[in-house]
Amino acid sequence: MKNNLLEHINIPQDLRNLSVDELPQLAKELREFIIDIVATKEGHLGASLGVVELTIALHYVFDTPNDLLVWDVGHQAYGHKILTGRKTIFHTNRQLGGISGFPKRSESEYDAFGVGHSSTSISAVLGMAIASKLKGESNKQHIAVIGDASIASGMAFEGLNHAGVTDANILIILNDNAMGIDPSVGALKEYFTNVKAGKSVRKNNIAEALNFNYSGPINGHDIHILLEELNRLKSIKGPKFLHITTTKGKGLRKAEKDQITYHAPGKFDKITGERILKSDDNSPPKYQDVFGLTLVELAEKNDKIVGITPAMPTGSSLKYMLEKFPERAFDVGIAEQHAVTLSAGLVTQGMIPYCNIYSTFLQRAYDQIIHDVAIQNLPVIFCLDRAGLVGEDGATHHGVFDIAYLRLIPNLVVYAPMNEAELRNILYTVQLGLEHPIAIRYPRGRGTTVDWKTSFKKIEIGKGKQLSQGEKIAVLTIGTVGNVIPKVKREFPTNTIAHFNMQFVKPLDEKLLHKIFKKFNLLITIEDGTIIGGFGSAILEFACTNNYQNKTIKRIGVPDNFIEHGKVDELYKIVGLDKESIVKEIEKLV
Ligand SMILES: Cc1ncc(C[n+]2csc(CCOP(=O)(O)OP(=O)(O)O)c2C)c(N)n1
Ligand SMILES: CC(=O)[C@@H](O)[C@H](O)COP(=O)(O)O
Ligand SMILES: [Mg+2]
Repeated sequence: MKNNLLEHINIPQDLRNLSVDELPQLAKELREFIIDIVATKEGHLGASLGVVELTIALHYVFDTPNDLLVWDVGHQAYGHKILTGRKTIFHTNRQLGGISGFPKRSESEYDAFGVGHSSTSISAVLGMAIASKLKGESNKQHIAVIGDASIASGMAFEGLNHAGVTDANILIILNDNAMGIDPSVGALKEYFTNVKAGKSVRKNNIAEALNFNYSGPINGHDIHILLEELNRLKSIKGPKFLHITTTKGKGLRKAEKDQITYHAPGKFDKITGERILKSDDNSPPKYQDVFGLTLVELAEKNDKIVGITPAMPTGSSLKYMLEKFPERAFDVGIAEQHAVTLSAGLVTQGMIPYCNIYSTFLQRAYDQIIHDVAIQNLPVIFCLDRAGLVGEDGATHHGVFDIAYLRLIPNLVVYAPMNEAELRNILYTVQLGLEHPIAIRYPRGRGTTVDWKTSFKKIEIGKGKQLSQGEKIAVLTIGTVGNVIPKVKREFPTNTIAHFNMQFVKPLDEKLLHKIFKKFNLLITIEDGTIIGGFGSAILEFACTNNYQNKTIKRIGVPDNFIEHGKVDELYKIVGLDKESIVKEIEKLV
């Protein structure tokens, strides 16, 4: 048998020329290729290693790209990218100007659907299958690969529920590794575990109960079994459901053992799997840890406090609360809508829920924020992690819309701390008693203060603060972008810039704003959110309402287009939120 099979494969057609017996060797090479590159370039590792055999089998059996293949979330699609024309550019994965870390329609005809947020694949392939039928394409296959954590989300259930009463020619492949990023949770996870242990009898099979032609569970690392089953299913019409079991991180011992860390491990030694860590002894803490550890501190004294995360206990650092107070902290799985309404329910009974959701994933629970929280004015505390530009995950994950989509909701307070102390203090303040729900937005990664465990101070809701004096131009910032202003100020004569940390997008500190508008003719607003409808827009509306139209107001924020992937610093430059760009804007004005 030849070695270096991967070298000769660029597209699935090349793969289909191999013999079945050569495929395990190809799987070995593909795994090594992924490990080699992710070890230095970083990215999502465990999920892609787990579906190497499945990826090869799917492209071998099905006629991609004519048959349509959708990867749910898409963080497991590295093998797919490598086998579909992107092997030579895979080293650019997630980097500025390089390929996306997720399937993307504009990137390849093999990427049937753009993904990044979970649980969309079933609806998407069902839509494609219905379209194929309407167009008379009776032989087309439509395949969704979805993980055990993603299938537990409401949207996936909605898709299954619809698909089961159609004759759509779809195949749903459940890739069950019993893990999300953290261990999978919930009754459905327990059900799948029982099925795998042979405890569930066929007549109780959920997929069959929903009218799917069910098969499995089968070993998703045995390429021969996979080929046999996929070939069999290919000739069966209607909705089909194949349950496969795999190991997240398969093929790299450390990744198999520590599946949470190796979901996206950063740089590591490609032979040993050992992570290559930068010493962060003297670094400021991550905002996530400030959130997680402060919450524990507060929960020790206030037994009404509860914590909620939809499937991100490690990423959000709610894990500290889960460890310390397991009965008062809830990982509800990938269920953002449920997380919000669960929090609303908790408030009705006097509890104080800190509902921690990544800004981008909260988009999914918009109606729940309005209907279940804001209309009833229930003081849920939304902790919006990953607000602003997140970096390498790119357009699907940047948290740049929350200011705009939240500030128009009546009753909702919107706050953005500028540093760790402000995050700590607002977390402290909100448990003292709140009249309204509040969203607290903070970014991914580290803050600015090494000694962050300051004593708690109450924050006055709706109050901004002046941080520095100046006479010519007022710079109004919201959140952590304000930290660049002292550096910007140094580029101008000392009396030029007055800096205001407005703190609250809603309610605006109108008293302070009147003072600012009366004194300054030139104003700049700066935010790490979309320029459309965000904080700057709120200031324009204030100016208009209060007859300050004769003032010059320049808004700096994320432009009205989707920002791709890259390092946060690189993206800040691109959108004009770095020091140099801000200095240039100010120079144009003064
Ligand atoms: C709506 C949404 N919420 C949360 C996430 C974050 N997230 C990305 S992957 C993942 C776990 C996915 O687990 P699973 O579907 O089982 O796939 P696996 O990684 O095990 O292959 C989560 C929670 C997301 N992408 N989308
Ligand atoms: C694929 C996905 O949605 C997550 O893995 C996401 O990449 C996590 O982002 P953080 O690394 O910011 O937690
Ligand atoms: Mg999983």
